[in-house]
Formats: sequence, C-alpha cells, structure tokens
Amino acid sequence: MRQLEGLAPRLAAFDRLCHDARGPVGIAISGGSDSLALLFIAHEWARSRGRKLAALTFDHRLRTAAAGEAARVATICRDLHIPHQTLRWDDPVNRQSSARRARHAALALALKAQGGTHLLTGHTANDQAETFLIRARQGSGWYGLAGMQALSMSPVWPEGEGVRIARPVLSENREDLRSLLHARGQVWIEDPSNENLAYERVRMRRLLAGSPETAARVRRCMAELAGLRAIEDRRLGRWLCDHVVISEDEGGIETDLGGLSMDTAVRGLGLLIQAVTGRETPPRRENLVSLAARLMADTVFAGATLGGAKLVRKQGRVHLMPEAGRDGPETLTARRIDSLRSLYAASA
Ligand SMILES: Nc1ncnc2c1ncn2[C@@H]1O[C@H](COP(=O)(O)OP(=O)(O)OP(=O)(O)O)[C@@H](O)[C@H]1O
Repeated sequence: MRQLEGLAPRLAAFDRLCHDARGPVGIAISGGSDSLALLFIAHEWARSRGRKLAALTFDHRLRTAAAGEAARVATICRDLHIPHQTLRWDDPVNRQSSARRARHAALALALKAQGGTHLLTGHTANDQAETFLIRARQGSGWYGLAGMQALSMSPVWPEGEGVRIARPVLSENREDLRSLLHARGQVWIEDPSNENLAYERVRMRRLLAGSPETAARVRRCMAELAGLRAIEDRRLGRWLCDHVVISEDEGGIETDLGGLSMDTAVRGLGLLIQAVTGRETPPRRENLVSLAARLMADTVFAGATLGGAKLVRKQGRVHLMPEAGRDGPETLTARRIDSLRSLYAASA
C-alpha cells in the first residue's frame, strides 16, 4: 500500500477514540471525499491493530444516482477486504431532517446487529467551521459554538442506544484528505447537493473558501471554546456521577442543582430532560433558563413540565419523569444516564 502521509498521528486519533470499542468498528461511508479518506486510514489502523471494520452506506433513495454510488463504495470496500452493507430507506421523504434521522437510526441498528459499539464518521475541520458559522447565525451560545465533539452519543433514540459516534478526522482539513485520495489515484463521489446554494451549509462553505482569514479566525476561536467546553464537560460529568440518581419506581431521575452555576444548571437540566424523554435535542434555551431560575430560587416551586418531562421538587430535591400520558421510552432512562456519565467522565 502506498504510504499515507502523517499516518502515526492519524492512527493515534483512532486509538484514542476507539480504545473501548467492542465488536467491529463501523464506518459510515457515503463515498464523498471525507468518508472515503476515512475508510483508507481506518483500513490501515485496523490492519495494524488487528481490529475488524464494518463499512455501512445508507441509500436515502432521494437521488437516482445514489444506488450506483453505493455500489461503487461496495466495490472499493471489497477490494480492501472490508465487509460492506448498503442500507436502503424504505420510506424516503424529501426532507433533510428526517433523512438524517433515518440514516442515523439505520446505521446504528446495522452496527449493533453486528455487535459493534463505535461508528466512525468523516466529519472534518471544514465541517466544524461551517457549523460554527451556521450556529452563530442562529444565535447559539458559546458551548454550541465549540462545535461537534470527537466522541458523542448517537443522536437518535432508541435506535442509537449504546452507540458512540467517533470522528477521527475532525481536526483535519478536507484538502489534506483529498490529497491522500489523489496520491492513491482514488476518485470520490461528488454529491450535487454540495453545490446547492439553497443550503446554508453550502453558502458557509463558499464563504470560508473565499476568505482564508475568516476560516483561520473561526478555527482559533473554536479551539479556545473547545478548551472551555472540556472544563464544562468535566463539571457536568462530576455532577452526573455525584448528584443524579435514578428513581426506579417512577422511571425518572432525582437530582439537586446545588453548587452549579446557572449556565451549567441549564445545560445539565437539558441533558436530564433528554434522558427521561428520549428527545434528540434539549428544549429551547430560554425555557431551560426560566426553569433553572425557578428551581434555584428559594420560593415555592409547584412543579412544571418542559419538553415532555415533568418536574417536581420534594424536600429540596428535583424529580424529573416523563410527562403523564406520554408513552416515551422511559425504561431507557437509566441506560442513558450511564452513557452520559461515561461520555462526560471520559472528557475528564
Ligand atoms: N449516505 C450516507 N451513508 C453513510 N454514511 C454517511 C452518509 N452520508 C453521510 N455519512 C457520514 O456522515 C458524515 C458527515 O456527512 P454529512 O456532513 O453529509 O452529514 P451530516 O448530515 O452533516 O451528518 P450529521 O448529521 O451526522 O452531522 C460523512 O463523513 C459520513 O461518515
């Protein structure tokens, strides 16, 4: 195999992110340049570490060319002796958000069926910078502006339960990954939607490509924010371990917010509401802020509902449970809290 430049630090990123992975390590591969480069690096890593890989492609069936593209990916994987599976969406609806959810769910289920726990994606530093601009324009807070994390939980419940998303090329530039493919004479698939200016991500990509100074400033800012976020995550990790208890009888959680700053309490409450309800995102920040303010005040708190969760205060402690009448997957609450603890504690 032709030498992959700068291989050692790249493999070290895989080691760091996948040290506790069980079963085959999944690779989410669309055939675009980022995930294709990821595949080649992963192949080297798996070979040198004696690990098994499972490549997975999701065919959204939103474009006629997609089936052929998945077949091309299958051929590349076959040549590398990496098992590959194409998953097809039975129910395509032309809406980006549900397509994304369907993809995450199908990939997670396919990986779990093979006994895997970690799914690699090809997110890059370019994706990070685009995400920063998109989130800044939406009014995101500092924590969100720090961008995607190298290791996170699958964003979908219940399908993604127990699956980690690992992003080993998150600090790499797309151009460097493309050079790697050029060096191997490997052609990648260009998704035509990457040129569609109706998408904000495409517009931000253009903006960054046209202004290297802006791109450099965004990256510097994100690096600072990532440092702050690591401190915040350690704090959240300690709180989840020491102050959050599962109350088996109610399918809920008991906690106290004592000692947390308002900013951290807002984030912590968001996580707990997600854990009891299975929501993919926390409730709106302003609602969480007003809830946290009421819970932290000494005045009487008669109870509240937010984002599908019910909150009451008993003897100074806060109890969260799924809102009555909802048939949410509350039995998963304990497992979600465990996942959160191990994820946030790992950032310590
Ligand atoms: N059709 C697909 N099949 C398998 N994996 C995919 C597919 N599309 C994207 N991916 C994976 O997701 C990564 C990010 O892709 P992209 O930026 O297009 O998706 P995204 O919707 O922003 O992802 P996410 O929602 O997970 O942040 C790719 O590098 C690849 O690993």
